[in-house]
Amino acid sequence: MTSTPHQEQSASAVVSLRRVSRTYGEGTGRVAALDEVSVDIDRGGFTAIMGPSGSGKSTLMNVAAGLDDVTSGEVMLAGRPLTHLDDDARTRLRREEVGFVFQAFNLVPTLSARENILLPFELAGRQVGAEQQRWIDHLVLTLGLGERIGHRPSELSGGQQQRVAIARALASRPSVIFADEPTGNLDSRSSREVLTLLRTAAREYGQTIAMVSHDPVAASYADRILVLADGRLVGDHGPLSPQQISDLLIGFEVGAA
Ligand SMILES: Nc1ncnc2c1ncn2[C@@H]1O[C@H](COP(=O)(O)OP(=O)(O)OP(=O)(O)O)[C@@H](O)[C@H]1O
Repeated sequence: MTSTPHQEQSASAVVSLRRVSRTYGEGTGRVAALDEVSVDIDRGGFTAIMGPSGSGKSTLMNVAAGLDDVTSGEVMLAGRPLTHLDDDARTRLRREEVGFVFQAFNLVPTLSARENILLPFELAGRQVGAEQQRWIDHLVLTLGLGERIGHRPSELSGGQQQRVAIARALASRPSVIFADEPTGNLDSRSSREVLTLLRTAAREYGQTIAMVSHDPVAASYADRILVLADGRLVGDHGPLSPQQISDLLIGFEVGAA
């Protein structure tokens, strides 16, 4: 793991940013959402991306996933130079290598839980093989969705909907899952369940997860905590308690106010 500019990409990196900047606007309205950020996200890690509002967390996630262009610098995703691919190639790479979990769950309301989980395969025009089906059955069981699998999102609780979204993200075993405030809409019990699931996915299945969060409790489930302030990477820590994370953030929150 490294956050040092100029260093070579580590062999186990799934996502690598090298001196990535992303600016919006022109002249006096110019905002550097990301300012020369270099970081590797290694295989099998559960990384929390934290920082005050406007510090660049969503921008980091969007450029790392190829949803947004960089202004300068390089992004490697699953060994491919994202910054050099055209839109079609980038979309394909994203479909093959990236899973997403959002605060708003983003499930298709007219589809059942099962159909939502299988949707990425359908969109990518991929068949679900026997081994994949066993994996999906295992996920559905482990995530406690067995009895709810034929239900539509509106018939599920928030926590159950987020578990469907996590099953959908895990189903194709993507190189990396980006989770954007995945517990933002959940009560504390459902949040704990979802965060435990994400941690288990990293520890037991070797699933790489990068999670944007404001919440020190959520970030305490991660094994690495990156801190952004004003578009720069200002902290790179191992696992910390919620209190330690709050203490860490206080200086930056005050600075950003
Ligand atoms: N499309 C855009 N056009 C102009 N400015 C933008 C755009 N997207 C982001 N910004 C600016 O870039 C900076 C970083 O935004 P970003 O959304 O990445 O921050 P964030 O840390 O995710 O914030 P939050 O925690 O509030 O979601 C902010 O100053 C924001 O106003």
